[in-house]
Amino acid sequence: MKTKVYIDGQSGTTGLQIYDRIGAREDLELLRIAEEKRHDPEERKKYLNAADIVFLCLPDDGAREAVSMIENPHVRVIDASTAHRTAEGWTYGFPEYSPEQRTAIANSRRVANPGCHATGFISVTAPLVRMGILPEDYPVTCYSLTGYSGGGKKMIAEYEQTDRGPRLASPGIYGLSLKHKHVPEMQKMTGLAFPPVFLPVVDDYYKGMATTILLQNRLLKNTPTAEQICARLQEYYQKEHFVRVLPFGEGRKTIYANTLAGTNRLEILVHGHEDQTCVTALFDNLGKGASGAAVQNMNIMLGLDETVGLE
Ligand SMILES: NC(=O)C1=CN([C@@H]2O[C@H](COP(=O)(O)OP(=O)(O)OC[C@H]3O[C@@H](n4cnc5c(N)ncnc54)[C@H](OP(=O)(O)O)[C@@H]3O)[C@@H](O)[C@H]2O)C=CC1
Ligand SMILES: CC(=O)N[C@@H](CCC(=O)OP(=O)(O)O)C(=O)O
Repeated sequence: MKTKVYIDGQSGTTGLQIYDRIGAREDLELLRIAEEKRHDPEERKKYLNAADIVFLCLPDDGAREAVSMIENPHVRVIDASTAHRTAEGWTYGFPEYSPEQRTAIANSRRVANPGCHATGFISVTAPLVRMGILPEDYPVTCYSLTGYSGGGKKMIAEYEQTDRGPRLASPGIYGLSLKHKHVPEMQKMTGLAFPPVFLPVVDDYYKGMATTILLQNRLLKNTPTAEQICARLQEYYQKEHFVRVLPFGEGRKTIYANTLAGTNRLEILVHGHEDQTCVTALFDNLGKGASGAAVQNMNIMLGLDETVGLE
């Protein structure tokens, strides 16, 4: 029997990308709400309770409302929003975090898909803390570059309007309150004692992300070199399909943030020397940062090969 799947928010940026990735799959039956009824709570409730798997591709309030409408105990939910990422009873959907995390996702009825910036941050920082290289009280700082599709339909329209102002052609530093909505999940999943200082930057390209953490090696346990840090991260992710740590000194003079656009892959690049290290996670905000990760989580929840339908 086919698995019934419903995407709440099917016409949004994330919803459409999930549809692109699973629309042609023969093991799934997609339940499609009529376009004109996509905001109708009664109609949505019917679909939300008729599916085996529900993807929530909505703003946070919409996601919370959708969860409250689900009465069928068999429905399993993957929420792409920020609403439940640190909530009790939800499993954080980053399977590469640990084998236990992958098993927890496989058994969960409520999976919170990671935030795009948080995906890059956690992919680098969590292993370093877990391996004892990065002390929990290290004052971590991070900046993260994203394409404008990260802001959803509204931001896409702003960047793609014909009479836009000249400013949008240059990078925009935002999140200047230093309280970006991804900071709580970043801190929780890494176990850092203090929230990281996190600054996102949006620029004039559609999709792709590069999240960078800068480290002073003398403040790390046993003062490793950048090359040693690279080797430890390679070990950590050696069995992973989608996350790969490039060999040290693979020789990039410049990292372009859209390199992995269109894929579900995440590459970690380590640069630096004896005293300082720069670690960058490179991926697609719409791929491993959202829809690709959501489909990967669904595959895991269904007990399938997690790479099905993903590049
Ligand atoms: N874009 C990205 O890179 C990422 C996005 N996310 C998260 O995923 C979620 C979706 O984001 P994104 O796809 O970018 O957003 P969009 O604005 O592109 O799409 C949101 C969709 O939700 C629909 N919607 C809003 N409120 C309701 C409601 N109450 N009932 C039914 N439908 C509703 C909208 O309808 P309508 O079609 O009428 O506008 C729209 O289709 C957000 O929580 C976002 O933060 C997570 C990671 C990355
Ligand atoms: C460019 C831009 O605005 N990007 C969004 C991130 C999108 C995202 O990951 O949102 P969720 O937390 O809902 O997953 C932001 O920084 O708020």
